[in-house]
Amino acid sequence: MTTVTTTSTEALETNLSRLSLSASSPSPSYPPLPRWKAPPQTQHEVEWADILTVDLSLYDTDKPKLIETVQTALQRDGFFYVIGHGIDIEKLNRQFAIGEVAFDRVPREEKEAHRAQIKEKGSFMGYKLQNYWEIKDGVRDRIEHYNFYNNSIDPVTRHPTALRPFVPEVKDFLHTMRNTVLRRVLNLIDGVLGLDEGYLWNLHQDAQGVMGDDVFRYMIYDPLTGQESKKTNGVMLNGHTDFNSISTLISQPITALQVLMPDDVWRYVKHKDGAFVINIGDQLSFMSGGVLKGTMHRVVSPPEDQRALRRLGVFHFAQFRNHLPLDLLPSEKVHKEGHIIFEGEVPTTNGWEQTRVKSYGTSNFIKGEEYDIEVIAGLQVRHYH
Ligand SMILES: O=C(O)CCC(=O)C(=O)O
Ligand SMILES: [Fe+2]
Repeated sequence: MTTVTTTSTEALETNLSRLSLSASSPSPSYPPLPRWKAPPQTQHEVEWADILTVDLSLYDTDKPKLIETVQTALQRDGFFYVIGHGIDIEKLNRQFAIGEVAFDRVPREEKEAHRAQIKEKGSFMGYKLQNYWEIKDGVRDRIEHYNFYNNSIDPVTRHPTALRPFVPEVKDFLHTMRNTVLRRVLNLIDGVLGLDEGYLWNLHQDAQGVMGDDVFRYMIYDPLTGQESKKTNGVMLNGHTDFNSISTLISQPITALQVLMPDDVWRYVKHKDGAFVINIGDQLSFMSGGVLKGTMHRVVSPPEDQRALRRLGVFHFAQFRNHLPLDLLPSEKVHKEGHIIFEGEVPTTNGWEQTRVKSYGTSNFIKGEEYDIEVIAGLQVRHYH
C-alpha cells in the first residue's frame, strides 16, 4: 500500500515536472501560461534588408568593434540587430504569451474602458483599438495595441483584470530591457558620437532615478481583406519614423516589416530567432543633427504562406526624460557633420512625442503621390503610403 502511494506520488511529480517544463514560466514566482506557439517562417524568397548585427556578448571585450558597427548601421540604415544580449529566449517567448492575454482574454467592454486617450492627451496608454487610423482612401487599420508606460505601470489595478497577474513580470522585463539592452546600446552610441560614456543614458535616467516614460507595447495585426489590401497596396501600417529615442522589437517570424533602405527601396527585415531589431526614432536623430538616421519603416501584408495569420509583436519604445529640449548634443561630430534641425522654437522630448501621437493616422496632411506631409515645429514629417 505504502509502495503504491509512493509510486503514484512519484508519477504525479514526474507529470507535474513535465507539465511545468512544457508550460512557459521561467521563474517560479510568475504564474503559468500556455506557451506561445511561434508561427512558421515563410518559404517565400523576398528581398531582405541587409542590416548589420551587433553582438552584445562582445561588449566587455571588443567595444571598439561594436561601436564601429553601430556607427555604420546608424549612419547608413538606421536599423540593426542585437544578439548576445543574455536574455533567455524563454523570457522573450513569455512576452508573446502575455501579449496574447492582452488581446484574447480581455473582453471588448473592458478594452473600451481602457481605451487610450490618443487624441485628448497624445498618449497610447491602454488600448489603441482597430480602425482608429486611416491607412489610405478610407481603408482603416486592423491593428490593436496595448501599451504600458514606464512611469505609470503601478498600481496593477490600472490594467485589465486578465493582465494583472502578469504585470510584475512585465515590469521586470522592461527593467531588464532598459538596463541590459538600452543602456549598453546608448553607451555604444556615446562612443559613435564621442560623448562621455553614460551621457545618453543619463538623458533616459538621471542620478535621482527620474526615468523616461518608455512605452512597452503588445501589438497584433489582423490580416487585411483582399479588397483592402488592393486599395492600400498591401500596406498595413503606413511608413513612418518612430517618435521616440530608441525602439527595440523582439524579432518574430511573420515577414511584414519593411525598411526604406539608402537606395530608396523598401526591403523586408528577416527574422532572427532570439534577436532584437533596433532603430532610432525622431528625437535621437534630431539631437544628433541628422548624423544618426531615424529611418522610415512600414508594415505590409506578409507573403502568401503567412498572409492569413495574425501577427503578434512586442516592442520597447525608449524615451528621453520629459521636458528636455531637442537641441544638438554636445558632440564635436554632431556639430561638424550634422545640421541645425529647428530654426524656431525647439520642441521638448515629451512635447514632440505627444504631438506625433495625437496626429498620426488621423490628421489631414498635405497629400502626395508617395507620401503625405505634416508640418510640426517648422519641420516636414513624411507619412508614406
Ligand atoms: O510591427 C512592426 O514590426 C513595426 C511597428 C512599428 O513600426 C511601430 O509600432 O512603430
Ligand atoms: Fe515604428
